Amino acid sequence: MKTLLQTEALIKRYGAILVTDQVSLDVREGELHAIIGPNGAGKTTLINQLSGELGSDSGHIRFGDEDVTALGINARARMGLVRSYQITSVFDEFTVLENATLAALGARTHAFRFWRSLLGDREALAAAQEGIEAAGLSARTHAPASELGYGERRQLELAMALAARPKFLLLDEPMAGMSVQESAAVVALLKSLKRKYTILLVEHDMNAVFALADRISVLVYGRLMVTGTPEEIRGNEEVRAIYLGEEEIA
Ligand SMILES: Nc1ncnc2c1ncn2[C@@H]1O[C@H](COP(=O)(O)OP(=O)(O)OP(=O)(O)O)[C@@H](O)[C@H]1O
Repeated sequence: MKTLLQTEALIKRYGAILVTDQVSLDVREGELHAIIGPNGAGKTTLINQLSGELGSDSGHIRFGDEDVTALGINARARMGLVRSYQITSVFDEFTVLENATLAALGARTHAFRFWRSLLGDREALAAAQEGIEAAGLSARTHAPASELGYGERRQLELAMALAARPKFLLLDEPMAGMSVQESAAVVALLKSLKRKYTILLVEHDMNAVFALADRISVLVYGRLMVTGTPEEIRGNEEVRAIYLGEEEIA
């Protein structure tokens, strides 16, 4: 499988602390790659560096054939490297469809064209409807965002990311704060998205990670300790030692 995203010796410092420390990661086209690690390991920071929300102090990020290290969040999103809920925040008074359409427009253009009817852009509307369907939210298409429950709101964020027609989805703890039933629904949803998109998933729910991931990378104190299949990670003594007393490894 071809590598779609690659980092080389990526570093982010806060003062004297190296939050990501020489991270060299490759994510293959079509895989679901999970990043796990103890609290404070630098997982969210790495996601922010990849999305372009956060600059890097050194190192490189390649996406496809391009070096995107110097590009900002919008430029990367237009290339198809999209973080869930990065395109635009959810507008409560807008419906699910309107929010997703805005996200689709935002992915294509530099500024929203409010003077045109929001739902009059056929291509954006179609992308929004696809995103809503893929995120399992079709039944709520015309509901105002303010009426959505917590889990549904997270689904809307995913629908908005999908409406941008990404190649690569960055998902930071999509199951955080969800009930057991809601988490199970997201696992099923992510299974349905596998292969259609390349996905990098940061998640603390080890059952979800081991059920979903093709490969898992373990980040500890900002360093990439090991990358392997779920079986390899489960059998890795160092990883087991780190997780002792933390989340159970499924
Ligand atoms: N803006 C900031 N300024 C200073 N330190 C920061 C900043 N953001 C994050 N950190 C520190 O960087 C480290 C890594 O944080 P990060 O949120 O990336 O970890 P994480 O692995 O995602 O943690 P968690 O699993 O708890 O979400 C932590 O020690 C955190 O306190």
